[in-house]
Amino acid sequence: MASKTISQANAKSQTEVPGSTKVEPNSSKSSQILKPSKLDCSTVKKVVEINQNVSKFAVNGLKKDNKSDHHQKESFDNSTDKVPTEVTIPSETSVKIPSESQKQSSEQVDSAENRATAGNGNGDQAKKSEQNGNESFVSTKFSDETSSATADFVESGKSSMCRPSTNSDVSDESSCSSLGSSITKPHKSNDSRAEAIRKIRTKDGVLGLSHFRLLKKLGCGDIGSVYLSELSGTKSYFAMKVMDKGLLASRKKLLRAQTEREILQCLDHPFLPTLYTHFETDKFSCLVMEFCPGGDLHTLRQRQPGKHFSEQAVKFYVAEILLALEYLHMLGIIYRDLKPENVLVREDGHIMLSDFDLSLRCAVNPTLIKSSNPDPESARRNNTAYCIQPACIEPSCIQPSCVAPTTCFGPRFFSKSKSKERKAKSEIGNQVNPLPELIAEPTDARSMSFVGTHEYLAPEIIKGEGHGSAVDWWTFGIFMYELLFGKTPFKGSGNRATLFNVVGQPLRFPESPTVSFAARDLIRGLLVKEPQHRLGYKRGASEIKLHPFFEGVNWALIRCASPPEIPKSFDTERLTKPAVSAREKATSTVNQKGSDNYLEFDFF
Ligand SMILES: Nc1ncnc2c1ncn2[C@@H]1O[C@H](COP(=O)(O)OP(=O)(O)OP(=O)(O)O)[C@@H](O)[C@H]1O
Repeated sequence: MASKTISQANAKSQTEVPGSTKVEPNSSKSSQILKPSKLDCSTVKKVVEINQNVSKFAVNGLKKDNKSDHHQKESFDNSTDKVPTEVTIPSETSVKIPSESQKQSSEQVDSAENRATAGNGNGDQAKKSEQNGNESFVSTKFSDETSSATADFVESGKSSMCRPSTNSDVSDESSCSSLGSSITKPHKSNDSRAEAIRKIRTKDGVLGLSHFRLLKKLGCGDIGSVYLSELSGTKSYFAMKVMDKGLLASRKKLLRAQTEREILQCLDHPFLPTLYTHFETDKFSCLVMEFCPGGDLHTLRQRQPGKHFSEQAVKFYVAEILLALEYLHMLGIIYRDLKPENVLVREDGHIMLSDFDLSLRCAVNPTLIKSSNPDPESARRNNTAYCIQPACIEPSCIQPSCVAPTTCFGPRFFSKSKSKERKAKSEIGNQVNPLPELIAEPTDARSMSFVGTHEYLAPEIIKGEGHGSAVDWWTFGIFMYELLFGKTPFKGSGNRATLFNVVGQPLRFPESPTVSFAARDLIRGLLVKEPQHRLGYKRGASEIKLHPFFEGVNWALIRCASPPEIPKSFDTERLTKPAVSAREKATSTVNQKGSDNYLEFDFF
């Protein structure tokens, strides 16, 4: 059974679905027009860097939830519905836009289901065409991560994979962006792969497909194929996503490809992909990214005893995902497609969240929640300084990090004389007191698009009520549930039943495996059907980090923590041996002809 990627503008509906909790109409949610971002990428990066340097150990009291556990054993289905099937180009179908007058739950889910399966509807295209003016693709011969190609793009829905994402998205999302500007990736400046690319570029002037050897097809997505590639003669390996520009244009997916590229260009975070370079040929658009040899978390989960991870492992993976989502939110990106299939495992066992073509870009408007300065005039004067602070810089977040027994902080705060210690304490006090509490995540952003993966779709997306960054906290809850229990909580016998369950069925936990109260409590907080009552709705990731499930997590140093599993070393040598001469022959033959259509050969 395959769920589909949906993409379409939703009409606002306030119909109550039987079995679900009624959601009060919220005027701010209906169709907020996103304003241009007030922060550019580099500013937000500073915010994130500051944030990453702040350990947060504070644990507030356990969030009380009066709901009792409903232990109900559900059938355990690890069947083939997630195994990717061959990619097919979906035919264009018309999109059914739900009527304002819908009154029945079945109609609501019907509508959602239709939207889910419509995928590439003409409605999308019409709207996209309207938005974009024309559909021509302006080919740029070469660009790298510090520049972006100019092009007019149109997109449409995605389909074709088992449990694929749903996308019926349109216009409201890319109206503003903080991602267009060129940025550098300071965390990658010493990366040997970046260095190898720099060398070739210095030597040859440009970098293109001919500089790479495609060794193995790693997988196939809706908008392109991903190949393990070597920058010839350098032993530097990359994952290269190759997209056929003609196909993208004919399937109206240029906008999605552009969105993904622009987002990748902006990222510089340990748990997000590094885009080393990007170039185009006449026929292909290529993204050269970091290669993750460990496969994806879905595959890894299938290999676990009982097909679920231990709670310790889950804590590790979800903590890293939480940091990745927090970073994305601070950049004004709502991810929208979290699922184990999109979480790849790096060589060192840490994770990398991939696949950004369904992401929503929106305004980042840091909001001062609580000023530390009672004088409003002074607060106003200092406002610019406040704006570069990330969410939840509170005394309780900072203080405990100073007493954490880490090698970073230990000597500084524990090895001093009493007077120095006092001075250190007063310095800490000075750091803490002036800091206001503010939120930089786009908690107010709203999109009316219908995107995601059926089992992971948030109720507000299904109901077409408009959604914001809280959808990522819903999917985060489903993700955590699936890693712990080996299945998602609302899966039905088909996509339609799944959508019904998401909207109307209460959350239940299986009797086994046994998981802690804290884990279940966190999931309950995240899987609240009304987004405004969901954990993370008000203060983003910082609110979730404080949950007792994460007690003891050293957020700032998690990248140094030992992962639950380290992938076997990837034998790239083997890949470059016997069969490669034929591949090389084919490649070089075609390259000599000055064409890049060698990718049409079935090498693998
Ligand atoms: N950096 C990477 N390292 C290793 N494998 C990768 C990498 N990026 C992608 N892959 C593999 O290639 C496959 C296709 O990836 P891609 O991002 O194109 O599509 P997708 O994740 O299936 O989703 P979509 O259809 O939304 O684009 C993935 O399923 C994954 O197995």
